Amino acid sequence: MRASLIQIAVDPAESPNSRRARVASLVAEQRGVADLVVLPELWPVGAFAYESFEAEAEPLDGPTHRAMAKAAAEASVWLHAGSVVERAPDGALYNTALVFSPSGELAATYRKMHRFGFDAGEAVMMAAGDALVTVPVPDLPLGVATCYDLRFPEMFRGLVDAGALAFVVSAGWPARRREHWTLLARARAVENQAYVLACGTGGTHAGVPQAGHSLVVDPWGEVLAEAGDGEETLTVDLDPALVATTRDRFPALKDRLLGLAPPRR
Ligand SMILES: NC(=O)CCC(=O)C(=O)O
Repeated sequence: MRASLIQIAVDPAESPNSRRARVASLVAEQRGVADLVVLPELWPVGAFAYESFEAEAEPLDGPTHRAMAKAAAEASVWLHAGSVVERAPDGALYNTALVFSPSGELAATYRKMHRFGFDAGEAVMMAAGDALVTVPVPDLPLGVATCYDLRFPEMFRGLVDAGALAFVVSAGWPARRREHWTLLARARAVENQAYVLACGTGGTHAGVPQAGHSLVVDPWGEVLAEAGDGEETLTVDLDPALVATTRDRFPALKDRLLGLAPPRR
């Protein structure tokens, strides 16, 4: 199984429509290269561009869905298309991740549970999701998480209990907390003995320099690849059997005292 993480630089001078077209081409280029492609959080608008959230909100079947469904089918890949500002039928906004199958069907959606910003921004503008989501990618079931979720280990343990062998974390993480990003990605991999595919944004938008440094971590905590600050694609080979091997050889998950659902091996 080969995965590509496309770290998008969100340039405010580029319109969301132009960016959708450009990102669709980048995804389509992955045909024959990757089996799974991952994009960052809120790349059409920018995770910190709060003032644009209302104007750029879209229904689930909106322009990002249409462009990414087509791109997934053209590339014949599983596509975690990052997230969009979803306008729900009741008018509420959600930070919603979209995952497409290689035929371009919407395979899963995940509404971000932990909203960032404390008493401002996303935390007050958006409603919270209330359900963990896994995607039955053959051989490598994925647990889906978005950005700030990375700080909440109990969520990842829940995804392990639901069968995840890899976590896909799409993010718009700021540069000033870059060390937290890489440290937490490795921690989630080590404590759950699972792959972590963490795809962030590069560049600067809304005055917030982005961390970049998307990374792929294996179930032992080794960083297999890490991007720089700008736009970049990381392509990494993953071995789903390594999750079972790691869990068998160092069976720490068996020694859990709280939350006793047995992990999948
Ligand atoms: N978009 C986000 O969720 C940002 C999270 C963040 O900046 C942090 O956890 O630190």
